[in-house]
Amino acid sequence: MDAPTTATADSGSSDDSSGDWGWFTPLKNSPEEPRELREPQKPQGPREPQDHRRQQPPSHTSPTSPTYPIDHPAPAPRPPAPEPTLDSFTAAVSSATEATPASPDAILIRRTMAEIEPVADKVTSYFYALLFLRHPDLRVMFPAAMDVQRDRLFKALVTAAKHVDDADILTEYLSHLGRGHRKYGTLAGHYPAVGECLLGALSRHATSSWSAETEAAWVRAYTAVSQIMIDAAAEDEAVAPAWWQAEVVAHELRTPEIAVVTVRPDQPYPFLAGQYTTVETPWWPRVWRHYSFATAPRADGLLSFHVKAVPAGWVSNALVRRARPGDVIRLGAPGGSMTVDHTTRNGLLCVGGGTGIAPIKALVEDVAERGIRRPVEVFYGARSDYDLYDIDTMLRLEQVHPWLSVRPVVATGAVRGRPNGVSGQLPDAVRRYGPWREYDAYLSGPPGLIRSGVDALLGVGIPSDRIRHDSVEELVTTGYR
Ligand SMILES: NC(=O)C1=CN([C@@H]2O[C@H](COP(=O)(O)OP(=O)(O)OC[C@H]3O[C@@H](n4cnc5c(N)ncnc54)[C@H](O)[C@@H]3O)[C@@H](O)[C@H]2O)C=CC1
Repeated sequence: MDAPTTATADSGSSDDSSGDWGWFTPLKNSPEEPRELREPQKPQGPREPQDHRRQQPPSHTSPTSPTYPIDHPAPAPRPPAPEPTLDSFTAAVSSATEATPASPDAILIRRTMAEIEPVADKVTSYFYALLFLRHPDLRVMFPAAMDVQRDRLFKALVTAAKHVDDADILTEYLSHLGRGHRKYGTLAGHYPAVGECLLGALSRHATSSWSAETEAAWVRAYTAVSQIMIDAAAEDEAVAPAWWQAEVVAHELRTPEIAVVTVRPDQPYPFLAGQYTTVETPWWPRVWRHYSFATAPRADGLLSFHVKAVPAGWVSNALVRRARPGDVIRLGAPGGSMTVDHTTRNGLLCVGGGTGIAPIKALVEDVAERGIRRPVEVFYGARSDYDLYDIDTMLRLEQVHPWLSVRPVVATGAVRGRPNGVSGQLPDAVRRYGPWREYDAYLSGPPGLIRSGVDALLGVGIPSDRIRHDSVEELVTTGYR
């Protein structure tokens, strides 16, 4: 399940409501364990890579999903809306649930959650085994190896159901999720199947707290959740494709592990600087990974990504070592709210670590295009001088724009030939300079950097609502691999 990946350091609000649309068929009894589930199923290995250059829509395309040949009239571009994140959603919900009395359904649902939490892995495995056993036709919608997917789908479903009292945040979060599911070929008719298996897995493992009342509460919650997702997907279908095909037009190896990959989408791709997309390669069908756009939107419509091949990273290794001009990848919808706030004249303090510099570069270009002079201070961190693969581009931008300052920071050794280079950790470098009170902060890089970077930024006086960064939870889950 596709959780959004950008967060501010702040959280949202909440309200109370739930819905019951009555189409979800509750299980009358707790399901008996099918015989096939008594032995845990081994995940299948990845399938043989397929070449789908200039491909037909993939086989898991839903019958009603639109296909978009190159000459298809483009849907009206929809300005991407910042969306909530799992992080902010969870934070908001936690504070809200502390402040407001929980509804009877929420109490029952939380009881189930408390009981299954220590065995979450088992519940997840059981859920998928049940789903694929009862509905083998759905298996094709999921990746061959379920490692990442296993965590994401079940966590998101359960998180959403658990917090069903908090209508505003929930609706925004689930709407994003519903839109994101279009690229998997998810249809309204799939939701009851998933719901029944979800209840099957919960009732099987929450034996102490499960009752007819509990089941009814879960049915109401799941029905509300799925209806929001279905409605959002249906609305989105009118204005945007489920995915874009994009042809690789340039592939530049900056180091043996890092490539800048440039693609041409088959139709206009509206997004904002600082956002990310999801990418599927032809070699690993249904395995989607997040990458940020490395430029602001360009007049020629091309999109660039900075990809680092990481150990066991299927998508990243394919993009770095295998992709070549002419290959066609698929892109999901843009997401994320690490975008420039153009309503203020505050300066921008941008901290980018490793390939996390990609969206920072996009933000700089965005400020440049506005033509409004705002101080932009970039701290570009890498493990060593050798790893500063994009420093020349950043310094070229600095030469052109007098309001821009770029400071390379390396964790080990020194920065050769750059008088303003800093040795040490990025958060320490930020603390050393300033003052930063008049700045908005943008933070992008590995999860450890995000965590320590937020602490440093708060410490130098930037309030949490002016700190934007990719979601740590999502970075950890997907590893941007
Ligand atoms: N490719 C993309 O479009 C994007 C990638 N990312 C993420 O950026 C990361 C890039 O990975 P690499 O290039 O291998 O980065 P890396 O591991 O080489 O680290 C880059 C910088 O972050 C610092 N750093 C790392 N951990 C830290 C910690 N715990 N505290 C303080 N500083 C820390 C390092 O010292 C270095 O300066 C990945 O996690 C990726 O998910 C984030 C946004 C966009």
